[in-house]
Amino acid sequence: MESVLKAQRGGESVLDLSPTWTVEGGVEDVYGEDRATEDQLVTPWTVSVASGYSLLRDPQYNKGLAFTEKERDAHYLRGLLPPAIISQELQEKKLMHNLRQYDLPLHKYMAMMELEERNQRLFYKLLIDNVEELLPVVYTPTVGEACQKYGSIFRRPQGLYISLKEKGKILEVLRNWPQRTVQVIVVTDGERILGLGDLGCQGMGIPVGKLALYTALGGVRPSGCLPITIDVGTNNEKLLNDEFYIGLKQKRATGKEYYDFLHEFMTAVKQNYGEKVLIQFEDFANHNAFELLARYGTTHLVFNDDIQGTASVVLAGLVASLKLLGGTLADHRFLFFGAGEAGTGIAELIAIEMSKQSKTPLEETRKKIWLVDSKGLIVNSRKESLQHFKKPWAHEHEPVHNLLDAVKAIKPTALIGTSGVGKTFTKDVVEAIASFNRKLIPGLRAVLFFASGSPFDPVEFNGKSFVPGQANNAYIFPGLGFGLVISGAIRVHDDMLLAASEALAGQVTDENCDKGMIYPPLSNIRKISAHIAANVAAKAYELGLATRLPRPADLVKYAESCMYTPSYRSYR
Ligand SMILES: O=C([O-])CC(=O)C(=O)O
Ligand SMILES: [Mg+2]
Repeated sequence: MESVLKAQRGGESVLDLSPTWTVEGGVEDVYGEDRATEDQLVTPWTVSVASGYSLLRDPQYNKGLAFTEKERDAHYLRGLLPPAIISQELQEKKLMHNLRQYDLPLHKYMAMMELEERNQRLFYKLLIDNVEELLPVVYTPTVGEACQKYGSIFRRPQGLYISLKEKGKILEVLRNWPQRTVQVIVVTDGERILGLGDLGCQGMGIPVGKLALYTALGGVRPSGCLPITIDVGTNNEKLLNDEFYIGLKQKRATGKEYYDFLHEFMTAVKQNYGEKVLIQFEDFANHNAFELLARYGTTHLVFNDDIQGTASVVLAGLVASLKLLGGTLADHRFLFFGAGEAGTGIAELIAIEMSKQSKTPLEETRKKIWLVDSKGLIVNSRKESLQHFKKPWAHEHEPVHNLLDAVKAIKPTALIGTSGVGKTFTKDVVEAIASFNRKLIPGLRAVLFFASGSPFDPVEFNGKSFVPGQANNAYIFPGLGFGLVISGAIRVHDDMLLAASEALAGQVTDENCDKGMIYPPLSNIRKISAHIAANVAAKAYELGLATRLPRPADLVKYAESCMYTPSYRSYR
């Protein structure tokens, strides 16, 4: 049995089944085979050894030309491969060379997805070793274009599609997924994909991309990752009229129908995978994103990347910039352009951190933070008509209708853009900020920190090159999620988001700061993620929310030792 499992699951499973192995929770009877009752359905799983042609077609175990002579004999591969044997390093070199031949990012994306479907370890090897080059390909911004064209480029399903057709049967659908021990689910309903709006079922590219990062950047094993798209319809007319659209051709379900369906999903996930599976909500529309987080935050291990992940990464950038500027968060006044998930999420986390640091009530620290939405500055006189997540940010001020006037009125020391609307940080806006910041803080060094959500090309100024940081939640969610997984956390607490920010800011060196960088280079992301994971896990233990006991003494070392590595395993 042992050898069968080892052969079948790439050499990792013997450990998976050992009660002393802690990352996956040991010998849990996840599928209820041993405690089945009449109302507990079971799935008749079988275990078999992949060999020969089927081994080459199995992305989890295929190594292509890297199979050794011995493996070719033992696994019936003779003749199915040309005679050359090449190393994984050489395969990587060849593929990177091929990839660089494509001019269009979308073609690179497609080539990478094909690789993932052909040879998963090689895919992750490429991604990990070339993270700065390939992140914009498999993730922001190219993944957005891929979602828009998902109907045309769709080859093989890469995650679970749960549509209204599956209503009443979601638990059974979950059991169709081939992996039994899932640790992280990223789920979207496709209503607000990046800044691209409602892409319906084609939003699947996002959970797939985010989970690829969970593995490459955070170290969660691919088999522990489950991308899910909930299809409740789409209001995107273009997609509804597109013959290649892959989703339900109907308008979005809303209200009770929507929330009942999501409740069935959330219940089924907990029933099937237990309390320790992390559910990351991704790219839901504002109204549902806040509501789902509020509904399930106390009963499930849930995290909203767009609200909380973005908040944590931006706070880390601010904390890092204070290293160079000196002073504390409370010395600053913040102005946001955009008051959606990112804007209000970041604002709240800053207010929480300020409140902790200065021992001031949250209601007071919120007053240092102002938000502008499409109707202008959020002020008290607008309170009645504001969506509830904006209400805490309505402060006493006369109405102000645009960003430039808001900048002049509020005189912020930090300006944070969290809106999909482009070209808003105009010369006038920047000059206004620069002028009064010089006046307000005498002796302030002429420092401007700038970071953008998507990759931004270096800027030449006075003969010096400035490299904008990427304030993207990709810095945070893989490490944060990994920390939750390795500690067996059962809830996400705001303090864990702060712990993640603190760890990320802690990875910014003086040398980075001197170059105007408020985020560490992405090339170090696995080390960064290990530190984030360790800090988050430490907080989980401290709060009594961790279930993997006893607590490992050195959490950074522990996190590093648990990380997935993509090098090939030897097959017996
Ligand atoms: O995916 C990204 O780059 C950031 C993100 O979560 C979003 O924009 O929704
Ligand atoms: Mg998102």
